[in-house]
Amino acid sequence: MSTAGPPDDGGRRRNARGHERGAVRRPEQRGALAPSQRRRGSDPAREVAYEVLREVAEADAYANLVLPPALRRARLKGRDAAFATELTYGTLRLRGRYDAVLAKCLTRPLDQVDPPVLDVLRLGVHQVLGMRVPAHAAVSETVGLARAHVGTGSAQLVNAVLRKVAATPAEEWWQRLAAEESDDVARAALLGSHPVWVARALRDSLAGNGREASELEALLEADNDSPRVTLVARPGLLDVAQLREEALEALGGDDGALVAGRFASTAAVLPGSDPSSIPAVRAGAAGVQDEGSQLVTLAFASVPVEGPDERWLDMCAGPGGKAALLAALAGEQGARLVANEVAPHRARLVEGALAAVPADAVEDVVVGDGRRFGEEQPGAFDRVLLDAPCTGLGALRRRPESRWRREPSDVPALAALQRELLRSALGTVRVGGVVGYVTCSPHLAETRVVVDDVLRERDDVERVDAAAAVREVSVSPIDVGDRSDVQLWPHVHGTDAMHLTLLRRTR
Ligand SMILES: C[S@@+](CC[C@H](N)C(=O)[O-])C[C@H]1O[C@@H](n2cnc3c(N)ncnc32)[C@H](O)[C@@H]1O
Repeated sequence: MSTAGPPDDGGRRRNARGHERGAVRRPEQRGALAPSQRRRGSDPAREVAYEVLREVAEADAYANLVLPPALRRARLKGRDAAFATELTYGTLRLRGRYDAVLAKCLTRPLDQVDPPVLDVLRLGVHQVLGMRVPAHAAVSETVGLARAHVGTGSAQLVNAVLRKVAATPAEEWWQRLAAEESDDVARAALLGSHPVWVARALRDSLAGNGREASELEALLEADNDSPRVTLVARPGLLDVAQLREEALEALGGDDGALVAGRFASTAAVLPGSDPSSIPAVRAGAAGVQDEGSQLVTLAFASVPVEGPDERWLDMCAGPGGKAALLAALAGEQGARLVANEVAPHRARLVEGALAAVPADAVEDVVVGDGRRFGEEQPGAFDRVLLDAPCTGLGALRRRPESRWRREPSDVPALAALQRELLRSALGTVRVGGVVGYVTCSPHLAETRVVVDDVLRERDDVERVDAAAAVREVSVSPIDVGDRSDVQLWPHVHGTDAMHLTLLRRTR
């Protein structure tokens, strides 16, 4: 496929910030841009989106961590902040889809285009094909961005390529791309903007959990939606009704009118996007937490154990979302929580998350390797939650760039750690006690295969019906299939794709 405009400039030399070195504006270059495109720079919202994309690419930053301070520095609020947010997250999530379009409009392979130029192009394509920005504004503002950051020659390339992209309506682009891909999963991955290996793993997990493989497209689309802000009202500290009153007072009716969660009694959805001005959130009586995380924690804490139920362990607790809910539940039931985390800075976050929980519900926050509990403290706990480190393929909605960072080789490395941690959890729970194995990944190699492998090694563990436990704690009927383990899904439940297996030590 060839380009109608000027040649692309992937080979030009640039300085460390991605600016062209010694770029000289030639008269014919000047003439190629419309007058409105000749000014330098773009608007602050597009500047912020570009800045965040560069940090994500160059410093391996997380967009959800670098965007809020970038918005504050640029003093963007309201609609401008919402525009910058959608532009940033949408461009990152839909990168795969947009790169396929760009590949058809450039003369050289994408990996030979300078990364800053490619980011500008992606931002432009998202405005043209993914947002309702009129094409002329999207092109001229993005060309302004290019002129400010990557030089005049690249701005001409951006101008030519975006005009070519805008000449074909979005739906036609998707039909063209779909027609060229004969493999069903690869086509769904392309249009749904996921790496093919991730799409295959999700399809296998859907099928393995009794769902239709044809749900894959809906699942990938759900991963491309911005998740709603879901809050947790920590039991014993406040309830959802009290949290709603506080939110209404702090944020007003439009932004603060909390809606109760669908399944978890502790969950409430915030219409606005800034929970930090709610006093209960600042004080730690409430927090931001996906409803699926709340549901699996409530289910884990609700299954009966035989004998005393006094000492609970959260083996991989950082940053402390589940630990705070568990400790609140432990406090209500007269139990105490030990929260363990291997990374010291994440253990400090756990301490912060537990700050509002009554002190007698928390025995300790420990920095340590969870793999040592089984040998060092055999049979010491009545309940053990193992929320294992995982690929996070179930939480792609809230980490827009992570699908492009993960590698297939991450899976076996994490699965080996998950097995070791599960063995340790089963060693440190007492006979009659319960282990909850949780991941925010639906990958079968991180969920069912890990549990099956570890259970094959021993005859002192039985499965507890996690689906029944989830149905029991859910405030409305929930479709969790007919297996004893539970797999939640963004496109079905509106939650992250959390997995829960419950196990009991029998002797
Ligand atoms: C999925 S996150 C836990 C999320 C947490 N339960 C929450 O709800 O906020 C997994 C955590 O396990 C920690 N981790 C990784 N390896 C570990 C190990 N060997 N022992 C203990 N924690 C570990 C990671 O640092 C990470 O904080």
